[in-house]
Amino acid sequence: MGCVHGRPSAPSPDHPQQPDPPPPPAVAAEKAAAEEEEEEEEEEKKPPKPARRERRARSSRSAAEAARLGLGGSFANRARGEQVAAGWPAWLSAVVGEAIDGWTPRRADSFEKIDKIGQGTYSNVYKARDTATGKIVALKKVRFDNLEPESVRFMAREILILRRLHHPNVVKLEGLVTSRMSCSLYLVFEYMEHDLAGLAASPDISFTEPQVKCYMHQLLSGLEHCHNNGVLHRDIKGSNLLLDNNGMLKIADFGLASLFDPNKNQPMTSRVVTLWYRPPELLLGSTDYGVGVDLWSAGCILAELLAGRPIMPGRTEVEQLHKIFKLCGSPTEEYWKKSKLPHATIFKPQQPYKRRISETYKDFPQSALRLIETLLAMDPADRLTATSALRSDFFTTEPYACEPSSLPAYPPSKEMDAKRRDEEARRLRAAGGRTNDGAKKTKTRDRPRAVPAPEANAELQINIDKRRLVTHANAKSKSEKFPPPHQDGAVSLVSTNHMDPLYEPQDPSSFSTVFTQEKSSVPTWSGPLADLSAVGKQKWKHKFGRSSKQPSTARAR
Ligand SMILES: Nc1ncnc2c1ncn2[C@@H]1O[C@H](COP(=O)(O)OP(=O)(O)OP(=O)(O)O)[C@@H](O)[C@H]1O
Repeated sequence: MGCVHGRPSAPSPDHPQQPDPPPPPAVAAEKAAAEEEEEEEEEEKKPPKPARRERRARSSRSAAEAARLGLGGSFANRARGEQVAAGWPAWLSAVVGEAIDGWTPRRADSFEKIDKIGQGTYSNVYKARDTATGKIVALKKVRFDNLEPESVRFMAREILILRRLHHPNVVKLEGLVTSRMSCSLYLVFEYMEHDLAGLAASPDISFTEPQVKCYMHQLLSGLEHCHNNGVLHRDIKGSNLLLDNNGMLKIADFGLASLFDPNKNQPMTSRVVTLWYRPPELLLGSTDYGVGVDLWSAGCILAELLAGRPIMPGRTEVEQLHKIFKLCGSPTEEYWKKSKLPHATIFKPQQPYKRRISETYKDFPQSALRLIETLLAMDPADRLTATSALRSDFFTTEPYACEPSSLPAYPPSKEMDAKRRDEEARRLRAAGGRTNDGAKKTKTRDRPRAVPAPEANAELQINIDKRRLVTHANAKSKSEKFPPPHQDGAVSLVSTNHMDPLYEPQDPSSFSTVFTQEKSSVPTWSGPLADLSAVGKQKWKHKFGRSSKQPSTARAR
């Protein structure tokens, strides 16, 4: 390994995906991450030792191998030499020269870290000050193994994709921080104060219809730009929709994004998109999909903003599909036949499910319901595109979307802030509900977290081999690691979706697969355990006039 340790791993073909192990206590995880971070920083400051020299030698061997394999693309040796002279590390230039073409690296000491503001599976994100300009930025330190060309290429895909996008509703990559001797890389972004998941989870915030329209218009405009530029985001969810204090929404985290060409049939992995926002075709194993996957997620977000809570919070892939069928109905016979989805025989219910969106959300504004109906179409061919969604009567009829600048300036509400609140609440409960000053705490709330996309680079033999060595204990269900663009689903694992024998859907008989009739506590969860119905009750606020009850999906366990 290079500079990075403890990469997330995935199920092996021998051991198809198991339920995620329960997470370690969040506080311990944070502490471990902080320690890891400190170690990494200390490591970066050290002069090269013999062991480090050996690692660098291996790095150049890797680079040579990468070049041999064509991973460096058409990037000429001379251009690489120039990049190294400009301060880029050789391992980066050798493998992904195109991603850094025309740029000069910024030095780490030209930024002053202020605070850690986010932690993803592949990154730690810091608020920092550019010491030259005083500007506040976000520094995303991406985790990858600089000795593995594949890993570098996977990381660089995010950079290449971000560099081709220029839109007010897509986060802007402002630069990269590294140095010739460094084995790490920071992405520099404009700083965004909030994310939509944090705001939506805040007990004190509920959105009006013009505000929901304003956020959705920005989300769909950003998506339209991505899709028109051949980019599928593949992880649209609230925590990846960043907001600044001027009400601007920007799509962020292109770590799972992929380039696509609608006119070419390029198989892609189905193991993308965070579970709650994952469309049925991916759960059914499709490798031939398109912009519809992002539009499904956008539909989930729209319904979530109006409902005040996630609409289909599944804990496993089986449960997710079951929730989808219960709300959106099961696919038509024609779709099952036409789509030839790999997992159709396993997941096809014996009895068709009726579509219940308009019944469940009868209190939503009619134009919103119509848009949700088309975004949550079971057949992706029936889903609206971002462009057509922007023309829907949701946006063209009153009340119109408000101006972003008229949105309230919210207090800090990052998903990370919400997590901290949850941890504090748990700590208080453990301490008998008393605050530090001994006062009784009156209002606390845990919120469930979406299960991120599963490990999805299963298709790469090198990773399959490696995974055989990984114990389940450190297996963390997370998105793909480093599939090559356009081929990321070329070879799929034997079982990408899995039947969770511990989970009993409400009406298991309706699935053609036999479920073990054994009740269990929550077997698969990426975040704190929470009583979803309790969360729903607290958050559920009636915002559109008539009285309402919780949507039935909240009760689906
Ligand atoms: N430009 C930014 N400004 C402010 N905060 C940011 C910015 N970019 C990212 N963050 C924060 O850091 C978090 C993690 O960032 P990001 O989602 O890009 O990383 P990741 O490792 O891909 O995460 P994940 O595991 O969720 O996919 C975000 O949810 C957000 O709260």
